[in-house]
This record gives sequence, C-alpha cells and structure tokens, in this order.
Amino acid sequence: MTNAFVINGGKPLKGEITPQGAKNEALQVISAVLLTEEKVTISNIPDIKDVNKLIELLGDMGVIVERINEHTYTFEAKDINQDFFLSEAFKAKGGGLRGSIMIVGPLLARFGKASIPKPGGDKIGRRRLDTHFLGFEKLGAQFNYNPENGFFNVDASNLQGTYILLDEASVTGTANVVMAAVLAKGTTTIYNAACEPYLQQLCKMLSRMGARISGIGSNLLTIEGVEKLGGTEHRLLPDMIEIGSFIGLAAMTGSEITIKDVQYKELGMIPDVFKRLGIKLELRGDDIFIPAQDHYEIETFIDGSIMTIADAPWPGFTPDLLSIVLVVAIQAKGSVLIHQKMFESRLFFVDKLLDMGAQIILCDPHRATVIGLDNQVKLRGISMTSPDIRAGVSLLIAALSAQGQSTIYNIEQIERGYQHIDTRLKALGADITRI
Ligand SMILES: CC(=O)N[C@H]1[C@@H](OP(=O)(O)OP(=O)(O)OC[C@H]2O[C@@H](n3ccc(=O)[nH]c3=O)[C@H](O)[C@@H]2O)O[C@H](CO)[C@@H](O)[C@@H]1O
Ligand SMILES: C=C(OP(=O)(O)O)C(=O)O
Repeated sequence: MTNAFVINGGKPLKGEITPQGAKNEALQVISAVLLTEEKVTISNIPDIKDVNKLIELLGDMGVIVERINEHTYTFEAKDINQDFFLSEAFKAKGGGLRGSIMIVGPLLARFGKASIPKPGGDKIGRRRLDTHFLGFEKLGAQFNYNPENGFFNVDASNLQGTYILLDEASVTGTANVVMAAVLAKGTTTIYNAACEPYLQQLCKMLSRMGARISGIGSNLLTIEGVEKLGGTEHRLLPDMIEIGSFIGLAAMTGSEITIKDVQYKELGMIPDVFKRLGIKLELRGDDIFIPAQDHYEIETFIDGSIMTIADAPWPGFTPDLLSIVLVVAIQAKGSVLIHQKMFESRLFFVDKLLDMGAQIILCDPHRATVIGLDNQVKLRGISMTSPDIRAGVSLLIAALSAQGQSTIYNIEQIERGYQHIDTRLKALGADITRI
C-alpha cells in the first residue's frame, strides 16, 4: 500500500462542500466522556485518523463505545481497566496522537491518578506540556516524568480548587485543567485560559453534564467543583480549519465553491483575514459562497505598509490556517508577511512551494514574505512530501492550482485531520488519484 496523491492541476473546481465536524473539538469532548459513568452521545464526529485512534484507545480502556451511524457514537465509561495503562499497547497507542493528552485531566479527576506516554502530533516545533502539568499540580496533584519509559504520571487523592494563572493560553492545556477542575473540591479560577470555540463547546457540554462553569468564551473561567457528572448529548461544530482551507482552495484555483452550514458566527476573524487577501466571499444563509476569481489583491495596512498576518490565541487568528493563507497569497496581487509566532518549524514547507515557482522569502523560521504572482505565472507540478497536516493541505491546494502533475507523499499526515479529502474534492471536479 502506498500513500500518495497524484494530482493533475490547473482545473477550476465547482460545487458545494460540507465541512466535517471539528477535529480539535472532537478530541476534547471525546476525552470528556471519561468524566462520567453515564452514557454520552456525540454527533458530527469526523471519520479521521486522529479521532478514530482516540475512540479506539477509549475502547481499549474499557469504555463501551457504540457507533450509532457514520458520525454519531455513544460512550459509556462505567468501568475503566486500570491495568491497560501499564500495557505495551497503551504505550504504543497513547503516544500516537497529540489529543490523547486530554485523557489525563478526566482520569485524574475521576480515579485520582493518570499516566500517559509522551504524545505524538505534528513535528512543527517544540510542543511543551508544562501548562497541563503545572495546572494539575496547582490542583494538588503530584507530577513526575519517568525518562526510562517516557511516561508522564500524575497522582492525587483529592483535587482541591484554587486560583490558577496558566503559564500560556494552551488549547489542550486549558481543556485538561478544566476537566480536572470540574470534579475538584471547591472553586477553581483559571486565568489566561484559552477560549477557542473548541473550549467553549467543551465547557458547554460539561455544563450540560452538571458542571458549574462561568466565563465561557473568555480567558477567565470559574469552576465550582461538583461531586458527579451525568450523561448528555453533544453535536460538534463544523471544522473551522476545514472551512478556511476550502476558502483558500477556491481562491487559489479560481473556483466557484459553496461551503455549506458553516456556523458563521463561530468563525471569529477567519473570513475577514481571507477578505483582507482580496478574496470575495458572500454569506448566503449559513453558507459561504466564493465566486470564481481570476484576481484577488492583498490589502495594505492603512499607512500603506505591507500587510502582516500573524497567529494569536483566540479570538486572534488560528496558527492552523497560516500555512493556507501563505499558499493562497502566492497567486494574489501584492505582498504579505506571514508571521507564525507560535510554532518554530511550521514554515519550512515553503521549500516545496519555491520548487513549484512561488516567490517567497523565508526570513527566519517564524516569518515568510510572499510576493504574489497575480496569476501571471502558474505554479508547476512537482513531487513532494507532506511534513504536517496543514502544510499537507496547503501543498494539495498548490498542486490543484499548478500546471501539470504533482505527487504528494505521506498523505497520512493530511488524512489524520481531513475526512475523505480526495473523494470530497473529486466531487468538485478535482483530478486526484490515490496510489
Ligand atoms: C489537538 C489540538 O487541539 N491541537 C491544537 C492545539 O494544540 P496544543 O494545545 O498542543 O497547542 P498549545 O495551545 O498548547 O500551544 C501551541 C504552541 O503555541 C505556543 N503558544 C501558545 C499559547 C500562547 O499564548 N503563546 C504561545 O506561544 C506554545 O508554546 C506552543 O508551541 O492548539 C494549537 C494552537 O492553536 C493548534 O495549532 C493545534 O491544532
Ligand atoms: C497541529 C495540529 O494538530 P495536532 O495538535 O493534533 O498536532 C493541527 O490540527 O493543525
């Protein structure tokens, strides 16, 4: 079995596409089912590698998992097999994805201890976990890292609510500390909390389960611990990173695409950032319509200086869409500075774009200047390997816009986050073959 896409580019696409449920929300709310012995039903779950791995991991632990239909599952975490955490299987699977770190908070809260092998995820720079463990320690847990087996361990007979100033607004770190605090004794205040829609959704689901959380959507969460949580039903939001990726795809390939049911009010500044690149988009009902565009022109700042697009914790612009913005800028008129502040190694994929004919200067590991080609020159197809999930999709978008054939290897990286992407893009007219 090989794992590559062969793409014949240069053809405009047309049609409607529905975004999958949000990957990063799925990883949080599926971990949260461990907080109760009652049944939790979650719908709109994307059929992607990372999420399926987490569901499998919960099943291995003893959670009763039932697949009701393609995108709806029920979970019942009645009995958890504590021996599983000592097994080789846990070591192999637990470290296989970044999201598995979020089983630690719920396990600690419910059973007083948890272990996790150093988690996986993209190689996009150092990805520390201090925020998670410093938060657990504040709640009264003992933490140790065993360098021999690579396990992080936390232990607590009683978690006690307290004031926690997170050392950074970590997305998964906030989720983990929130999930530990909901069953702690007394009141926990979390300041410098991340507040991405993923976290808002998690907090809303926990509230429906009986948790007492205020400040949802802000960076100051107050949690009054409760004794027990119960079952609930929860539906995932559409994946905002997929929505941004499809906006970029439409613009870069000059395609008319309608993105269905986007829950526009949850997208924050994402549509505006693409609009500042000159891309036209219209809200029709709750769909985003992107007309076919031969030209789009990047705005300058009001003083005439070159636009910078940078990432920031929510409600700032998500780092997960910067690679896509960078690629789309290649065919814009004008220039833009892309500043990836959070991750250190997420811009190196520009090498491949240079080989395709893009005009980009990699200023340093965090910054790249894109000088738009204004569709005067097309990119050319090449063979390349996808280094991470978002660079992978960006390269796919570049390949679909390029003249000639491209091959993208290591597409597991793409498929860990984008559901049946080849089939869905083929339905829009893309020429993609899986080899
Ligand atoms: C499974 C999951 O949900 N993954 C997402 C989650 O990862 P994850 O939760 O692992 O990322 P974190 O929010 O912890 O941090 C991401 C990076 O940004 C840095 N950082 C973070 C906050 C801050 O205020 N300043 C700062 O510099 C961190 O040091 C780290 O290098 O959030 C990231 C940041 O949105 C996204 O890219 C990932 O897709
Ligand atoms: C970096 C990402 O994922 P993860 O945190 O799972 O590596 C992402 O979704 O862009």
